[in-house]
Parts: sequence; C-alpha cells; structure tokens
Amino acid sequence: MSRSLQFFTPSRAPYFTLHKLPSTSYTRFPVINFPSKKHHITITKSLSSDLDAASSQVLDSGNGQTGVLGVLSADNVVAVQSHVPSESGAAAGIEVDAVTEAELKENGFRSTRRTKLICTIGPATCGFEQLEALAVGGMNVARINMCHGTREWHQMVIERVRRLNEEKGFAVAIMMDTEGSEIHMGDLGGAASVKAEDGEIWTFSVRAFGTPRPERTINVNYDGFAEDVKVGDELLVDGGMVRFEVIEKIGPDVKCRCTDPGLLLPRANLTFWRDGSLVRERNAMLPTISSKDWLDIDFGIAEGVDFIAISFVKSAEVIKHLKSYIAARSRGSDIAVIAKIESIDSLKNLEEIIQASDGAMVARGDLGAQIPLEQVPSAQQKIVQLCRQLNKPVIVASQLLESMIEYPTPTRAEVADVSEAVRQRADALMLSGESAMGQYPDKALAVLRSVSVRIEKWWREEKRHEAMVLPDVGTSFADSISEEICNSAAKMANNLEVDALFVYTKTGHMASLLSRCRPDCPIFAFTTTTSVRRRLNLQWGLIPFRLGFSDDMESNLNKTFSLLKARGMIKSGDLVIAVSDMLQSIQVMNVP
Ligand SMILES: Nc1ncnc2c1ncn2[C@@H]1O[C@H](COP(=O)(O)OP(=O)(O)OP(=O)(O)O)[C@@H](O)[C@H]1O
Ligand SMILES: CC(=O)C(=O)O
Ligand SMILES: [K+]
Ligand SMILES: [Mg+2]
Repeated sequence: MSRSLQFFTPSRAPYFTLHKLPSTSYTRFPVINFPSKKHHITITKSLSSDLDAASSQVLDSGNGQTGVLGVLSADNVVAVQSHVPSESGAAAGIEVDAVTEAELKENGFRSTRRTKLICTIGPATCGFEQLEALAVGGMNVARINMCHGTREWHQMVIERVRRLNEEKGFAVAIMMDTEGSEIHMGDLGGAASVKAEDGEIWTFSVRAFGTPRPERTINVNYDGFAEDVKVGDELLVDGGMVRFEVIEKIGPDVKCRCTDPGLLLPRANLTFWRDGSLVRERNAMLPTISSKDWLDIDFGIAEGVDFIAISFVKSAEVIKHLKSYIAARSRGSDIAVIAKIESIDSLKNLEEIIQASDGAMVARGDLGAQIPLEQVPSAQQKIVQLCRQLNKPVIVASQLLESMIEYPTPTRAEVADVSEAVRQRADALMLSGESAMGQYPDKALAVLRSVSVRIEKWWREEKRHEAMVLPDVGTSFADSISEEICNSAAKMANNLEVDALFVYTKTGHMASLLSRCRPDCPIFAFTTTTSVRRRLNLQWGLIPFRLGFSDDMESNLNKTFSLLKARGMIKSGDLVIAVSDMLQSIQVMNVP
C-alpha cells in the first residue's frame, strides 16, 4: 500500500505527491511538477500528526535537483496533507480531488466551478504527464472514443488515468464512447487528414484498398453503400465539412465529385442526402450497438469504466438492454449508461430514451449532420432542460472550441457558445478534437474552466436564473421524501445564503437530487465508495468526497467538520445545511 502526501503551493497549479516506498523513505516526485525555486514549503504544525516518522527525514535530506523535499526552505507554507489512496481501508481519512481542494482554499467555496469538464483523450493527450496536466487543469472525466485507436491504446489510457487517481489523489472518471454502426469512412491508411479539393473526383468504396492507399480513394464501412446511394445524391462528410456529389456507380465503387472542399479526417461520419433530405435506406436498420461495440462494451466492463456512452441511440429499448447486460456482468459495480442524442430518431423518442438512461449527451457533431444546423441550438436547450427535469446529468459536446485545435485562443463566437451552455446549466462540457488531437489541449481546457467560473458567478450574482419546474421523479414514497428534502434544503440554502450543502449518500442519489436544484452554494457530497465518488464527478455543483461514515449523523458531522477544518477546507462559523439518505432530515448549523 502506498501512502502519499500532497503539498499545495500558493500558486495553485503545481502540486506534488511523495510516495513512500515499502522499505526506504520517500521517493522523488515527478520533475514536471517540481516547484520552481520560488515556492517554499513547510509542514504546518497542526498537520504534522498526519506525517509519520519517516517524513521528517525527508524534510531534512535530499536535494532539489532530484526532487527530494529537503532543500526547500521553510516559509510560505500553505498546507500539507496526507492522502491515502483509494480503497486502502483508510476509514478515518477523507478523500477529495487534489485540484478541487486547492481551488476551494484559494477561491473560497462559493466560487468553485460548478460545471464539469470532460476531455476526449487522443494522441495529443495520452501521455501520463499530459493526462496529469489535464487533471490539474480541471478535467473531471476522461473520454475514450472507440472509433479511434486500438484496444491496447485504450487500455493504456485507462491504466494511466487510474494510476493518476491512485498516486496523485484525483478522481477522474472514465467514459467509454462506442463507435456505433453508422456509416463512416476508413482510417485513411494512417494519415492524420487528407485534403479534398474542389472538382476532384474521389472513389468511395467498401473495397479494402491496398497500401499505400491509391490516391483519392476512401474506404466506407457500410456494405450496402453502393446499392443505397443514387447518382445525383449529395454525400456529406461530418455533416457538411466536405461535400461531394455522386456522379457514377461502378460495381462497389461510387465516384463522387467534390463540391465543397475541405479536410477529410479518419473515420469521419458519412451521410447522404437526396432532394434536401437525409436518405435512410437499409442503413436505418443498422443496429445501435454493433458486434464490435458489444466487444468494446465487454472490454469496458472488464476495465471497470465509469460511464459507457452509446452513439446514435434510436430508442429506449437499446439502453434498457445494455443496462441489463451490464448488471448481469459487472459484479455489483455500477457503470452508468449515457445516451448520445445525435440522430433524428433519438429526438423523436427523447423522453423515453433519457428516462431509461443514466444521463445524456447532446452530440452536436453528428446531430448537426442529421437535422438542419439552425435547429441544433433549440434541440440542445430542450435536451438540457428535459435532463434536468428527469434528474439525469447532461453533457454538451462538440465544436465548443473547435478553432483551438489549431489556434491558442478561441473565437469570440466559441466563447459565447460555451457561455450559453454554462448559462443553461448543463452538467458538463466536453472537448473532442481540441483535446484529442489539437495543438492546445491545456489552453482549451483553461478556457472552459475560466468561462464556466465567470458565467456561473455572473448569473448567480445577478440572480437571473429562470426558475424551472421540477416535476416529481420519485417512484416510491421514500424516494419522494428524499426529493422533497433536497428541494427544500436547496431552497433554504439559497434563502439563508449558506456556505455549503453537505449530503451523505451511499448511492449518490441524494447528491444528484440536490445537484438538480442547482443551488447557489456548492454541494459537498460524501460517499463511501470510490466508484460512486468518480461517478458524481460528472454532475453539476457536486464536490465528491470519499469518506467512511455511519448511520449516526451527529458523529458523521463532527468527523467531517474536524477533518475538513484540519485541512483548511472549512472554518468555524461557516453555515452549512446537511442532508443524508440514512436519516430523513435537514440540519442547519454553523461549523463549531
Ligand atoms: N484515440 C484516438 N486516436 C487517434 N485520433 C483520435 C483519437 N480519439 C480522437 N481522435 C481524433 O480526434 C478527433 C475528434 O474526436 P472525437 O472523439 O470527437 O471523434 P469523432 O470522430 O468526431 O467522432 P464522434 O462522433 O464519436 O465524436 C477525431 O476525428 C480524431 O481525428
Ligand atoms: C460527440 C459526438 O459523437 C458527436 O458530436 O457527434
Ligand atoms: K463515438
Ligand atoms: Mg457522434
């Protein structure tokens, strides 16, 4: 069992962890996070009881070059904390995200970020240090897209994220996104992109082309492609990023002329249109979850991912089927299923689909290829609202900061789009290409972070959030009680201007009910397992802590107060409202 200690410096971003090796004292920490000379670290007295005998040796020995703490002088200390990695039986301790803790201390907890951030991991961000930089930058969930990369690659990313959590005290959740069986291009023989110029003739075919891939050929994954398209159809790549017109069919080969030039990306989505409408022939019969997806899902279950996002969901049935499949296979661990809303069918069956899922994603990339672009914003608004009413977390995804794939600053329009999603109070925002293969993943994440914090604060201070009717979602009387308690507690929290809501929850349900109310103060969600803690990381306003607790609320509260006070996360006099799913009550109190 490794025990680690974390040190926070005044400048917030750099933090580091020391690992105790089984026999010797402490090992070096990664040079990438080593503080610059101007940071000084001290162990505060109140915390020194957290450190065992070996730690004082560390303080007295070593040299800065190798990253041993000893040479750092003893001024300007902010905090030192001990952190015991997950599931190591540290019932007495409390675990919270290292970055959140630093933020809480620096900004005071009323201004912590409420909107959660998801980063798609790709070649630009799969290294351990790159993942760590994203975690430090506020990534709550790492998404891996099964459209791209090999099984080994995905496994490596999952392993790295898990290691980051274990070693550095993060709680980054993992979301696996299925490929789905919609029509898409092949992988371009390994090229990152290819340019299609105006007027060029390209061949689209199910034929497996040799290597090197002949010029201007594109492999298509759908066997019925040549039969289903007609001469004169319009072929849209990624919903119109590049357009072709079908000019001739020769056996399995479909010849097309480029009418709107642009970059073709590996595995880009293909749709074809006839007389201004999307053509849905036999491809409409393709299964939502393909055989390959089922294998990927087995892989996700085996790896214990936290979320599985299902692409191109058409009906609630497929979600129900998947949920029972997971329940039968995943030994009690609870993988949440997210429905990606990105097709016409999913919009038709929206309410049923969301009801059956554990959350939804507004997948604007493909959605914008299936409905007219100008309908995407209203669809987004509707999905976000419905999810909140049905108490399901909702993610707004795709092209939030698309220009940052290439440029270090976003466009004003992109910032406005992000602001709108934050204003709608979606649970989470997602980066795709910006973090997977862009040049500025950390900067893109920083933009999401700063825009979220700024817009949340502005709307909160102006008190301009429109009230939303929250229909009853409880299916039993006990559920209804929990729901009423949460609604009332959130209302009281706003009226009394409390500093934080505390919720003690085993399954996370009470925490989500509070999050649904979007209260003005942050919600400290205490839960006993690391998997629930990671899952809560997707939901608006929740700061998930792992904490062992009992049925005795009095003792839970005392324990929490003293642990949080010792770590400087709350102070005497702070006003708190506490609810729990063990005891149906609302407690209002000042921290003693
Ligand atoms: N694992 C990966 N390996 C290589 N490239 C990747 C990987 N993941 C993402 N990318 C790149 O990042 C781009 C954006 O990622 P994103 O996950 O949004 O995929 P997408 O192909 O647009 O599909 P989807 O509709 O499922 O989001 C991809 O087009 C691809 O070029
Ligand atoms: C995220 C995704 O799948 C889309 O926008 O299409
Ligand atoms: K996908
Ligand atoms: Mg998609």
